[in-house]
Amino acid sequence: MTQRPEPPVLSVHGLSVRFLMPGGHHVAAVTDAHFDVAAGECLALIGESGCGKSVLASALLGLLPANAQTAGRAHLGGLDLLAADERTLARQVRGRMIGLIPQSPAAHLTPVRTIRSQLEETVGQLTGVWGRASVRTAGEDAAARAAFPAGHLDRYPHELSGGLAQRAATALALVGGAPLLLADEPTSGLDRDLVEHTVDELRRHVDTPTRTKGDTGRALLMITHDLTAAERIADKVAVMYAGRLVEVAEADSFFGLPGPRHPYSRGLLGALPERDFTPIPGMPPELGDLPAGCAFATRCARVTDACAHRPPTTGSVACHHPHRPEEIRA
Ligand SMILES: Nc1ncnc2c1ncn2[C@@H]1O[C@H](COP(=O)(O)OP(=O)(O)OP(=O)(O)O)[C@@H](O)[C@H]1O
Ligand code: NI
Repeated sequence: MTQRPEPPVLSVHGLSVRFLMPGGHHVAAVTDAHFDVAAGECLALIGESGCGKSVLASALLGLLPANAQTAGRAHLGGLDLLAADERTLARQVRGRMIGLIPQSPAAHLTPVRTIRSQLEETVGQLTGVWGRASVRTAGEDAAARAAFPAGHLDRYPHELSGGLAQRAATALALVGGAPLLLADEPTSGLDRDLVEHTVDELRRHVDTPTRTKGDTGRALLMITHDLTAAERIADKVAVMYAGRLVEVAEADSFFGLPGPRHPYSRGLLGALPERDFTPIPGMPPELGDLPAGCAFATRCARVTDACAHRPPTTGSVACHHPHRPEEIRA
């Protein structure tokens, strides 16, 4: 008997986001993104600052500002997140179907409430746990998983360092056991050992089966600048450049051999201190003024005439002349 493959937890098809600006201009923040995240899988989304990673995350959560327009589909548990109305997103999606670790956690914590009270409220809203003592314990357990010190639970957000606010936000995101965890820079501001603790805890979340019967399992979409953290936990890597996913690859072959195939991805890895320590020359283009052809062409050592045309983003590498595995091995 052949087994039917499990559907992915998250399936993104042709997702585009643009911001309408005064004077009829627009900023193409995300263009035609295609990717899946399967149950038990962690996808790391990487790319230079300003390339559209957080905008993609906001689109999935329905948290884009009013001047944004979206196109495409993003399926999660039978729901198209891009077509869902605000009521559905607020009641069913945010917190329950998607646990968010936001990029600026301090801004997402409620300023007038202690971390304990925010955790306990979330336990009450998102889990079946009830009764004062049990809720208190569940809140403390969530804090411990995110390495948030118990002695700081009765503090207010403004009394926390950036790293502690980060851990509080992680604890809050873990409480509901959501099928998709969306973590936007979950390790920024943390020391290396806490980085490892945090990503290992995120990994554990993904590896733990969901409680609900018939559920598809859990997945993690982690946006990060920390390629060492990505290498530690990711199964797949998606590389974004100027609003486009230019490469989606298995993490093993991306970080190991044969290595990335897109020249930009190779540049990102090559810029690491522990690798070549060679920065990619030049700057990414403005998303409000993208060239007609490949947006990386002006920075690319392999540029040819073909690059005057934009390579399609539907395959695994959006490049006219990607590195071939046999060429890399040689
Ligand atoms: N409301 C908005 N109106 C116009 N442009 C916007 C708006 N919000 C974001 N942008 C633009 O979208 C682009 C992508 O921003 P985004 O925050 O997604 O980048 P990022 O990849 O997450 O960067 P970082 O790694 O620094 O967090 C930026 O160029 C930004 O200026
Ligand atoms: Ni961001």
